[in-house]
Amino acid sequence: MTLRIAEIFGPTIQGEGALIGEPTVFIRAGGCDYRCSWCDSLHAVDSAYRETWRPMQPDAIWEEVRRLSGGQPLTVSISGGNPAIQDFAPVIGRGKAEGYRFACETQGSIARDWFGDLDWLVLSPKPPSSGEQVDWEAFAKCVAAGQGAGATVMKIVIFDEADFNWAREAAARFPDLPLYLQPGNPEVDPQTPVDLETLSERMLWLVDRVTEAGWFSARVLPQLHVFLWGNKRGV
Ligand SMILES: C[S@@+](CC[C@H](N)C(=O)[O-])C[C@H]1O[C@@H](n2cnc3c(N)ncnc32)[C@H](O)[C@@H]1O
Ligand SMILES: Nc1nc2[nH]cc(C(=O)O)c2c(=O)[nH]1
Ligand code: SF4
Ligand SMILES: [Mg+2]
Repeated sequence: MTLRIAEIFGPTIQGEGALIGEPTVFIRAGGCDYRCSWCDSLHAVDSAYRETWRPMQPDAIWEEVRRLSGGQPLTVSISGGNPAIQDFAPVIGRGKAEGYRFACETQGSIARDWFGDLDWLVLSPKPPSSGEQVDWEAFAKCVAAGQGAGATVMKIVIFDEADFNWAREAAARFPDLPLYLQPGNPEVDPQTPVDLETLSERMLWLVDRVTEAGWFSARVLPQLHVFLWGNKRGV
Protein backbone atom coordinates (compact mmCIF):
# COMPACT_ATOMS: atom_id res chain seq x y z
CA MET A 1 0.00 0.00 0.00
CA THR A 2 1.40 3.42 -0.90
CA LEU A 3 0.38 6.85 0.36
CA ARG A 4 0.69 10.14 -1.51
CA ILE A 5 2.92 12.39 0.54
CA ALA A 6 3.47 16.08 -0.25
CA GLU A 7 6.20 16.58 2.35
CA ILE A 8 7.67 15.31 5.60
CA PHE A 9 9.49 17.95 7.64
CA GLY A 10 10.73 18.93 11.07
CA PRO A 11 11.32 18.87 13.87
CA THR A 12 9.67 22.26 14.12
CA ILE A 13 7.10 23.51 16.61
CA GLN A 14 3.38 23.04 16.22
CA GLY A 15 2.22 26.55 15.38
CA GLU A 16 -1.52 26.19 15.94
CA GLY A 17 -4.12 25.17 18.45
CA ALA A 18 -3.97 22.90 21.47
CA LEU A 19 -0.37 21.77 20.93
CA ILE A 20 1.08 25.19 20.08
CA GLY A 21 4.81 25.33 20.82
CA GLU A 22 5.26 21.57 21.03
CA PRO A 23 8.15 20.10 19.01
CA THR A 24 6.78 17.98 16.20
CA VAL A 25 7.51 16.37 12.84
CA PHE A 26 4.90 16.94 10.11
CA ILE A 27 3.69 14.40 7.59
CA ARG A 28 1.72 16.31 4.94
CA ALA A 29 -0.57 14.12 2.83
CA GLY A 30 -1.24 15.07 -0.80
CA GLY A 31 -4.84 15.57 -1.95
CA CYS A 32 -7.93 17.27 -0.56
CA ASP A 33 -11.68 17.01 -1.10
CA TYR A 34 -12.01 20.76 -0.34
CA ARG A 35 -10.77 23.86 -2.14
CA CYS A 36 -10.77 26.57 0.53
CA SER A 37 -10.38 30.00 -1.04
CA TRP A 38 -7.64 30.90 1.47
CA CYS A 39 -5.87 27.54 1.81
CA ASP A 40 -2.27 28.04 2.96
CA SER A 41 -1.20 24.58 1.79
CA LEU A 42 -2.20 24.56 -1.88
CA HIS A 43 0.93 22.59 -2.74
CA ALA A 44 -0.77 19.64 -0.99
CA VAL A 45 -4.20 20.31 -2.48
CA ASP A 46 -4.05 21.55 -6.07
CA SER A 47 -3.63 18.77 -8.63
CA ALA A 48 -1.16 21.05 -10.46
CA TYR A 49 1.30 19.93 -7.73
CA ARG A 50 0.39 16.27 -8.04
CA GLU A 51 3.69 15.25 -9.62
CA THR A 52 5.52 16.63 -6.57
CA TRP A 53 3.67 14.21 -4.24
CA ARG A 54 5.73 11.09 -3.53
CA PRO A 55 4.11 7.66 -3.45
CA MET A 56 5.54 6.20 -0.24
CA GLN A 57 5.14 2.94 1.66
CA PRO A 58 4.31 3.24 5.38
CA ASP A 59 7.78 1.86 6.19
CA ALA A 60 9.49 4.57 4.13
CA ILE A 61 7.34 7.29 5.74
CA TRP A 62 8.18 5.93 9.15
CA GLU A 63 11.94 5.74 8.39
CA GLU A 64 11.88 9.42 7.39
CA VAL A 65 10.10 10.48 10.62
CA ARG A 66 12.53 8.43 12.65
CA ARG A 67 15.52 9.95 10.82
CA LEU A 68 14.24 13.53 11.30
CA SER A 69 13.54 12.98 14.99
CA GLY A 70 16.81 11.13 15.60
CA GLY A 71 14.80 8.18 16.87
CA GLN A 72 13.61 10.24 19.85
CA PRO A 73 9.86 9.83 20.34
CA LEU A 74 7.89 13.05 19.87
CA THR A 75 4.46 14.10 18.63
CA VAL A 76 3.98 13.50 14.91
CA SER A 77 1.48 15.83 13.21
CA ILE A 78 -0.37 14.37 10.24
CA SER A 79 -1.84 17.14 8.08
CA GLY A 80 -2.42 17.83 4.40
CA GLY A 81 -4.45 18.24 2.25
CA ASN A 82 -6.99 16.02 3.91
CA PRO A 83 -5.10 13.09 5.43
CA ALA A 84 -8.42 11.28 5.99
CA ILE A 85 -8.55 10.46 2.27
CA GLN A 86 -5.79 7.91 2.90
CA ASP A 87 -5.06 5.11 5.36
CA PHE A 88 -2.55 6.24 7.98
CA ALA A 89 -3.22 3.29 10.33
CA PRO A 90 0.02 1.46 9.38
CA VAL A 91 2.14 4.59 9.94
CA ILE A 92 0.49 5.30 13.31
CA GLY A 93 0.90 1.65 14.31
CA ARG A 94 4.64 1.71 13.59
CA GLY A 95 5.15 4.96 15.46
CA LYS A 96 3.13 4.03 18.51
CA ALA A 97 5.13 0.81 18.85
CA GLU A 98 8.19 3.05 19.29
CA GLY A 99 6.58 5.43 21.77
CA TYR A 100 5.71 8.30 19.38
CA ARG A 101 2.45 10.23 19.79
CA PHE A 102 0.18 11.26 16.92
CA ALA A 103 -1.97 14.29 16.15
CA CYS A 104 -4.02 14.71 12.99
CA GLU A 105 -5.51 17.82 11.39
CA THR A 106 -8.56 17.36 9.19
CA GLN A 107 -11.61 19.37 8.21
CA GLY A 108 -13.99 16.62 9.37
CA SER A 109 -15.47 15.65 6.01
CA ILE A 110 -14.31 12.00 6.00
CA ALA A 111 -14.35 9.71 9.06
CA ARG A 112 -11.69 7.04 9.53
CA ASP A 113 -11.35 4.18 12.02
CA TRP A 114 -7.73 5.18 12.65
CA PHE A 115 -8.92 8.47 14.22
CA GLY A 116 -9.42 6.32 17.33
CA ASP A 117 -5.68 5.49 17.39
CA LEU A 118 -4.66 9.16 17.65
CA ASP A 119 -3.56 11.05 20.74
CA TRP A 120 -5.07 14.24 19.30
CA LEU A 121 -7.73 14.63 16.63
CA VAL A 122 -8.03 18.24 15.47
CA LEU A 123 -11.26 18.88 13.56
CA SER A 124 -11.36 22.15 11.67
CA PRO A 125 -14.79 22.83 10.11
CA LYS A 126 -14.69 25.53 7.46
CA PRO A 127 -16.48 28.89 7.82
CA PRO A 128 -18.31 30.73 5.00
CA SER A 129 -15.22 32.71 3.86
CA SER A 130 -13.65 29.42 2.73
CA GLY A 131 -16.33 28.93 0.07
CA GLU A 132 -16.90 25.40 1.40
CA GLN A 133 -20.04 24.04 3.05
CA VAL A 134 -19.77 21.75 6.07
CA ASP A 135 -21.63 18.44 5.99
CA TRP A 136 -22.47 18.22 9.70
CA GLU A 137 -23.52 14.58 9.46
CA ALA A 138 -20.07 13.66 8.15
CA PHE A 139 -18.50 15.89 10.80
CA ALA A 140 -20.42 14.11 13.58
CA LYS A 141 -19.13 10.78 12.21
CA CYS A 142 -15.58 12.11 12.57
CA VAL A 143 -16.27 13.06 16.19
CA ALA A 144 -17.65 9.56 16.81
CA ALA A 145 -14.65 7.91 15.07
CA GLY A 146 -12.37 9.88 17.38
CA GLN A 147 -14.00 8.50 20.53
CA GLY A 148 -11.01 6.27 21.29
CA ALA A 149 -8.60 9.14 20.61
CA GLY A 150 -6.80 10.75 23.53
CA ALA A 151 -8.57 14.04 22.83
CA THR A 152 -10.66 15.54 20.06
CA VAL A 153 -10.68 19.32 19.69
CA MET A 154 -12.25 21.83 17.33
CA LYS A 155 -10.20 24.56 15.64
CA ILE A 156 -11.96 27.22 13.62
CA VAL A 157 -10.36 29.81 11.33
CA ILE A 158 -12.09 33.20 11.40
CA PHE A 159 -11.64 35.90 8.77
CA ASP A 160 -14.62 38.19 9.32
CA GLU A 161 -17.86 38.90 11.17
CA ALA A 162 -19.81 36.30 9.17
CA ASP A 163 -17.23 33.64 10.08
CA PHE A 164 -17.41 34.71 13.72
CA ASN A 165 -21.19 34.31 13.88
CA TRP A 166 -20.96 31.00 12.05
CA ALA A 167 -18.27 29.78 14.47
CA ARG A 168 -20.52 30.48 17.45
CA GLU A 169 -23.19 28.21 15.97
CA ALA A 170 -20.69 25.56 14.91
CA ALA A 171 -19.20 25.45 18.42
CA ALA A 172 -22.66 25.24 20.00
CA ARG A 173 -23.29 22.02 18.04
CA PHE A 174 -20.39 20.32 19.86
CA PRO A 175 -20.21 21.94 23.30
CA ASP A 176 -18.03 19.13 24.68
CA LEU A 177 -15.15 19.71 22.24
CA PRO A 178 -12.40 22.05 23.50
CA LEU A 179 -12.45 25.04 21.16
CA TYR A 180 -9.59 26.93 19.50
CA LEU A 181 -10.08 29.98 17.30
CA GLN A 182 -7.43 31.35 14.97
CA PRO A 183 -7.48 34.45 12.79
CA GLY A 184 -7.20 33.85 9.05
CA ASN A 185 -4.01 34.72 7.22
CA PRO A 186 -5.07 36.57 4.04
CA GLU A 187 -1.64 36.27 2.37
CA VAL A 188 -0.81 32.65 1.54
CA ASP A 189 1.55 32.98 -1.43
CA PRO A 190 4.91 31.51 -0.32
CA GLN A 191 6.71 34.17 -2.43
CA THR A 192 5.01 37.14 -0.74
CA PRO A 193 6.13 38.15 2.76
CA VAL A 194 3.35 38.25 5.35
CA ASP A 195 2.48 41.62 6.85
CA LEU A 196 2.94 41.19 10.62
CA GLU A 197 0.88 44.29 11.32
CA THR A 198 -2.10 42.88 9.43
CA LEU A 199 -1.78 39.58 11.30
CA SER A 200 -1.62 41.40 14.66
CA GLU A 201 -4.66 43.51 13.76
CA ARG A 202 -6.64 40.40 12.83
CA MET A 203 -5.62 38.68 16.06
CA LEU A 204 -6.59 41.77 18.12
CA TRP A 205 -9.92 42.03 16.32
CA LEU A 206 -10.69 38.39 17.13
CA VAL A 207 -9.67 38.80 20.80
CA ASP A 208 -11.97 41.87 21.02
CA ARG A 209 -14.89 40.04 19.43
CA VAL A 210 -14.49 36.99 21.69
CA THR A 211 -14.23 39.05 24.88
CA GLU A 212 -17.07 41.43 23.90
CA ALA A 213 -19.29 38.46 23.17
CA GLY A 214 -18.45 36.86 26.51
CA TRP A 215 -17.38 33.72 24.68
CA PHE A 216 -15.28 32.37 27.52
CA SER A 217 -15.10 28.73 26.43
CA ALA A 218 -12.96 29.65 23.41
CA ARG A 219 -9.18 29.99 23.27
CA VAL A 220 -7.80 32.45 20.73
CA LEU A 221 -4.38 31.72 19.26
CA PRO A 222 -2.37 33.07 16.31
CA GLN A 223 -0.57 30.84 13.82
CA LEU A 224 2.77 31.08 15.61
CA HIS A 225 4.73 29.60 12.70
CA VAL A 226 3.39 32.32 10.38
CA PHE A 227 4.60 35.03 12.78
CA LEU A 228 8.03 33.37 12.88
CA TRP A 229 8.52 32.21 9.30
CA GLY A 230 5.74 33.69 7.17
CA ASN A 231 4.49 31.27 4.52
CA LYS A 232 7.80 29.47 4.19
CA ARG A 233 7.36 25.77 3.52
CA GLY A 234 8.82 23.00 5.61
CA VAL A 235 8.55 24.79 8.99
C1 LIG B 1 -3.76 23.35 5.69
S1 LIG B 1 -4.98 22.62 6.73
C2 LIG B 1 -4.72 20.88 6.46
C3 LIG B 1 -5.64 19.99 7.25
C4 LIG B 1 -7.11 19.96 6.84
N1 LIG B 1 -7.30 19.97 5.43
C5 LIG B 1 -7.85 21.11 7.48
O1 LIG B 1 -8.17 22.08 6.78
O2 LIG B 1 -8.08 21.04 8.69
C6 LIG B 1 -4.36 22.87 8.40
C7 LIG B 1 -4.98 24.01 9.17
O3 LIG B 1 -4.62 25.23 8.54
C8 LIG B 1 -5.72 26.09 8.56
N2 LIG B 1 -5.55 27.13 7.54
C9 LIG B 1 -5.44 26.93 6.20
N3 LIG B 1 -5.28 28.09 5.55
C10 LIG B 1 -5.29 29.07 6.49
C11 LIG B 1 -5.19 30.50 6.45
N4 LIG B 1 -5.06 31.17 5.28
N5 LIG B 1 -5.25 31.17 7.62
C12 LIG B 1 -5.39 30.51 8.81
N6 LIG B 1 -5.49 29.16 8.91
C13 LIG B 1 -5.44 28.45 7.77
C14 LIG B 1 -6.88 25.15 8.30
O4 LIG B 1 -8.14 25.70 8.63
C15 LIG B 1 -6.52 23.99 9.21
O5 LIG B 1 -6.98 24.23 10.50
N1 LIG C 1 4.78 24.88 12.36
C1 LIG C 1 3.64 24.54 11.74
N2 LIG C 1 2.50 24.40 12.45
C2 LIG C 1 1.39 24.00 11.80
N3 LIG C 1 0.17 23.75 12.33
C3 LIG C 1 -0.66 23.32 11.36
C4 LIG C 1 0.02 23.30 10.15
C5 LIG C 1 -0.56 22.74 8.92
O1 LIG C 1 -0.26 23.22 7.82
O2 LIG C 1 -1.34 21.81 9.02
C6 LIG C 1 1.33 23.75 10.41
C7 LIG C 1 2.54 23.94 9.66
O3 LIG C 1 2.61 23.80 8.45
N4 LIG C 1 3.65 24.33 10.37
S1 SF4 D 1 -9.56 21.62 3.79
FE1 SF4 D 1 -7.53 22.17 4.58
S2 SF4 D 1 -6.02 21.50 3.04
FE2 SF4 D 1 -8.08 21.35 2.09
S3 SF4 D 1 -8.28 23.26 0.96
FE3 SF4 D 1 -9.17 23.63 3.00
S4 SF4 D 1 -7.50 24.41 4.33
FE4 SF4 D 1 -6.59 23.55 2.45
MG1 LIG E 1 -0.27 25.24 7.62
